[in-house]
Amino acid sequence: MKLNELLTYLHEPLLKIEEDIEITSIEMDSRAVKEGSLFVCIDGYTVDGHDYADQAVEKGAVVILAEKPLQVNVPVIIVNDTKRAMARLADAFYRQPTQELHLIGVTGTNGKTTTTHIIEKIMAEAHKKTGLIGTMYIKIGDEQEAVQNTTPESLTLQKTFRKMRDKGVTNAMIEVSSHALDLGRVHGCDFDVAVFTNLTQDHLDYHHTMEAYKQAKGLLFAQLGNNFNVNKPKFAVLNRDETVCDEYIKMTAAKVLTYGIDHKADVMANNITMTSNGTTFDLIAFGEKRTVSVNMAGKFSIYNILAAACASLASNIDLDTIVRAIEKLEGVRGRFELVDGGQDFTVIVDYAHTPDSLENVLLTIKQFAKGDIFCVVGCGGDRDKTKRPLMAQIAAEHSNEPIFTSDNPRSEDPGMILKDMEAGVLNKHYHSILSREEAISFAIKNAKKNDVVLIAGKGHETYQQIGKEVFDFDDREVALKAISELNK
Ligand SMILES: CC(=O)N[C@H]1[C@@H](OP(=O)(O)OP(=O)(O)OC[C@H]2O[C@@H](n3ccc(=O)[nH]c3=O)[C@H](O)[C@@H]2O)O[C@H](CO)[C@@H](O)[C@@H]1O[C@H](C)C(=O)N[C@@H](C)C(=O)N[C@H](CCC(=O)O)C(=O)O
Ligand SMILES: Nc1ncnc2c1ncn2[C@@H]1O[C@H](COP(=O)(O)OP(=O)(O)OP(=O)(O)O)[C@@H](O)[C@H]1O
Ligand SMILES: N[C@H](CCC[C@H](N)C(=O)O)C(=O)O
Ligand SMILES: [Mg+2]
Repeated sequence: MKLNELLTYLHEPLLKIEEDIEITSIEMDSRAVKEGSLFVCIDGYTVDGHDYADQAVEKGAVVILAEKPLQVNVPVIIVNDTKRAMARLADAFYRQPTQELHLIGVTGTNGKTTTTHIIEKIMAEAHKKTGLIGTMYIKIGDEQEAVQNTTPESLTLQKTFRKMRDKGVTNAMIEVSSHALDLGRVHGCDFDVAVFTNLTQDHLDYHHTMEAYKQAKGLLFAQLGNNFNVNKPKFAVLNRDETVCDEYIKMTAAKVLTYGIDHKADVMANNITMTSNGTTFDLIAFGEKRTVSVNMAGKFSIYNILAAACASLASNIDLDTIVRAIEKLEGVRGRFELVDGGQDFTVIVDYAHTPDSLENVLLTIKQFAKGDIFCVVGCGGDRDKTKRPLMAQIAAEHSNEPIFTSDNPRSEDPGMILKDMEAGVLNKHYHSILSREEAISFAIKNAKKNDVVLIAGKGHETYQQIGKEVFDFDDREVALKAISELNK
């Protein structure tokens, strides 16, 4: 694509480059630059991309996008915010793929991965070709690619959306993290439906206050419909039972649809009953009622189902198709996943890594547990430190045998993370076992018939990051190994 054409998408008054250069790719990492690349300098959290402009030019960059003047022998385009400018350029370079997709974005502290997967199943039931981007992977049809972030940066996003279109995808769903909204990773995405799950504490290391965190999530609704294709109708799908709902309603210019359990909403669940193999409830959508049985436990799961149903109705999927899909749901990997090695007690691996999710999962387990509850839990390093004592407190309050251990300590001292957790449970009974493998083994060795062992925090993850090293580690495999050793 020619540079001057690309630059029109920045809407920068007076911006003009004399020479019309052919741009072969846009890169934000100097190491990926090729002949003809446009290199974007990003002042990151670790290093400043402006310091790599020379290296980019040496590797063939023909133009640099920067936030300050640079001494290089190629044109330098200066903008106030290179991340957001990059997002616009990426959207243009990949020929505005989200305008050709029905795009659903899901934000909220908990439930994004689960909700996007439920929507994916509903879309598949409606014979749509789907693409999904989130914590676990990028998934196009049945093909999966690994991801580093829940919401990748804009270059990867737009390239992926174009790839989806090339493979015939019509309906895409994406988890939109608060970091992504704050950092402009989804700037340039033309969302059709924006979904909100809930807002509880997490990521205060990044946002510092709940107010800032709330505002960051609100951007998905505030910006909905600001982009490009004004002819496509836009819907904000909001959780009526969350106190922040009214604020997000005020922020958005889009049509609002609500879902809820405790308050009256467009899409609701009534008469929720837990059964031995799941939950039954009346799904009431715009006055129409269907009684549904799902293979998922807990009120929080019903919220995710309602969010997905509401988003699908906003996408013109009919209620019967939605009901058929949700009755076939089998749950999402690492979310309330049962581990069965033939033992006479229940083992559950779950991705609860926030105070609210841990509490929800433990309260759900309490509803059916016939014996004691063991809770193996740790907190990630280089993440919100203030959630550590809270998670420990919740584990101690709602389980009989809380076992604190390591999650992904990353650059932090695992022993110090345990100390932060222990500070939340003075005068209460608990165990602290630094090695996650030993902690899981301890729980499994000590569990008796009808007890429940919850292994929380890492869900689908197949690694453990300690320092800079990443080891193979899968809670489910470690649990199965411990179970297999029980009768030896
Ligand atoms: C705080 C944060 O979001 N950091 C993200 C950021 O990294 P960074 O700012 O440290 O980047 P940096 O290393 O300083 O590099 C700055 C620039 O210099 C460039 N560079 C660097 C070296 C070089 O030799 N040449 C060069 O050009 C880099 O390519 C980059 O453009 O940009 C990276 C590339 O896009 C991200 O992978 C990285 O996410 C890190 C891994 C991360 O842990 N992020 C978390 C906090 C996060 O974003 N989480 C959310 C929410 C999770 C959830 O709740 O679900 C998520 O969406 O994942
Ligand atoms: N609607 C919900 N409300 C509260 N807790 C939930 C909800 N849905 C799921 N959870 C809990 O949160 C955990 C993570 O769920 P999920 O992976 O769907 O959330 P997420 O928002 O994608 O998380 P992440 O921020 O890591 O991407 C689950 O394992 C479960 O314990
Ligand atoms: N998306 C979340 C995942 C946390 C998972 C937990 N296992 C940890 O490593 O802290 C985060 O990056 O904060
Ligand atoms: Mg997720």
